[in-house]
Amino acid sequence: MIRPNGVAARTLKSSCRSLSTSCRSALARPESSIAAQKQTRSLHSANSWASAAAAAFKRTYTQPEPSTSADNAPPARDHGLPVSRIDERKVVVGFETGEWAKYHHMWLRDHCRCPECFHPVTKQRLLNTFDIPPDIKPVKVESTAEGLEVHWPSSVSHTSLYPWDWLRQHSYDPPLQTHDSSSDHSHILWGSKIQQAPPTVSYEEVMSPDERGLYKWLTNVDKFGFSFVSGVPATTEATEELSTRIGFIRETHYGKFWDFTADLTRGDTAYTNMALGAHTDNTYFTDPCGLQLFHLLEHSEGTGGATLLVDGFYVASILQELYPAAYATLARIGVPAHAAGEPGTLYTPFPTTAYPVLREHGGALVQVRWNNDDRSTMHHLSAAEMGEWYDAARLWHKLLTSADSEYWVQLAPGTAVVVNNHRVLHGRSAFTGRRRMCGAYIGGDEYRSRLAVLTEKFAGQDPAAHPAAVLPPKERSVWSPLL
Ligand SMILES: C[N+](C)(C)CCCC[C@H](N)C(=O)O
Ligand SMILES: O=C(O)CCC(=O)C(=O)O
Repeated sequence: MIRPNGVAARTLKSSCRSLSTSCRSALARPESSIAAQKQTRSLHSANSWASAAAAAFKRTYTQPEPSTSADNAPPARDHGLPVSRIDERKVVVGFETGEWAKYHHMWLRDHCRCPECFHPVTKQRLLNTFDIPPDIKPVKVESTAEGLEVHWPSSVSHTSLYPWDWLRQHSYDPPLQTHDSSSDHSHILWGSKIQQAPPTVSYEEVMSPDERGLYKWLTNVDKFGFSFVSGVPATTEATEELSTRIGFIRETHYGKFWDFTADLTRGDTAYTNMALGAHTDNTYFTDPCGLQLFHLLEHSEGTGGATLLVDGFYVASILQELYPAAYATLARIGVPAHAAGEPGTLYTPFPTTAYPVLREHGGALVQVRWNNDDRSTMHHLSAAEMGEWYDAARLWHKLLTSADSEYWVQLAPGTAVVVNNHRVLHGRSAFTGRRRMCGAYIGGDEYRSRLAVLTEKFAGQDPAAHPAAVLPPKERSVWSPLL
């Protein structure tokens, strides 16, 4: 579930209630669109992934402010540090905030990150977890300014030190803060009104050696699910270089960097002049590509060929508000897909029916997977589920194709667009004349890795700031919040 925070949720609920009336009437009267209910909702979930990581990086280097309110003042202590004690199977820590958390002795020993237990360069565990006696128990714990110092028994004589912030961040009994990036991304959901101010960075910014522009570009993608890049030289070379700025290109049966037109050189309708409805690519792959970059290099002697972008997370949030049962159906029932347009390839995901249109993780929507043209035969459902799925898909399609959801933009040479293929759907209108499009796929892991490294570098900085000098790379700590 997209979990908007308080106010935003009420805004969304009230607007969805008004929307639901008009939506229901619109659904009842298909001729009317819900454009009249055009609204752009901007939902700031509690923490953006980037700013959460940035905040975590900041905290790693500073102690959290002790709480001041009298009623939950931390237990009296003479040195202003968290308190700690050894219980039968766990160490108990009382933080300055007044919060308490417990850590299994086994867990603490397993997570020692001294150079003997955890390689300081490769950040890999050196300790053999299963050499740790299952009943291991510290002989002493000490609260120090650097963190919790744990002295293990002479039989395994070893001393470990755990920074307080790291302990708090990785607390699990109870969890004192969420840290699952898949559920605390900052998603600014958008509808057709995004056309008023679409996220854009300049090619010059993105290519700048200080990487601030690259960070801004990828932070846009993290928040909006897409971003334009303006001022791109209208060449395949410049577009390929722009693509690899994010990470290496993901090669597929369509090749590496693509430069395509309506000549059916590949067995796919993208290589025709037909209209393509809003879809995500690669539903026939077990792991669809993460990003997709497009740059229109030419369109002459013809019309049409406009680009369609739809925020699948925005549409899913409305579906969930208005038709929770349909949302649940699309989040539960897997959909088979294939790419079989060429004699030499026949792609289907594995397992073939394992991937639903809406994939949740930890109660949060993490992926939209929708390409109705590439969907294979629905043969795996009961009769009741078959009707249920089609009813749900019809509601999904209705919201997906509403004027409120669709953002149409006419690309032109010089402006590239990158979309998060796990969230934003794309399509195009039919066209005539000669139209040449180039671009590339980038793996989702490559995109997230690049963003994570840039977040380490610029944590808490304003990417728009113009530094006097390029920031030196920060030494990655073994206590990095992302390890
Ligand atoms: C992007 N490129 C033109 C190379 C190929 C497009 C493939 C489109 C395919 N039907 C899918 O949805 O994945
Ligand atoms: O030609 C376009 O504008 C988009 C084609 C498309 O949807 C794709 O390549 O996935």
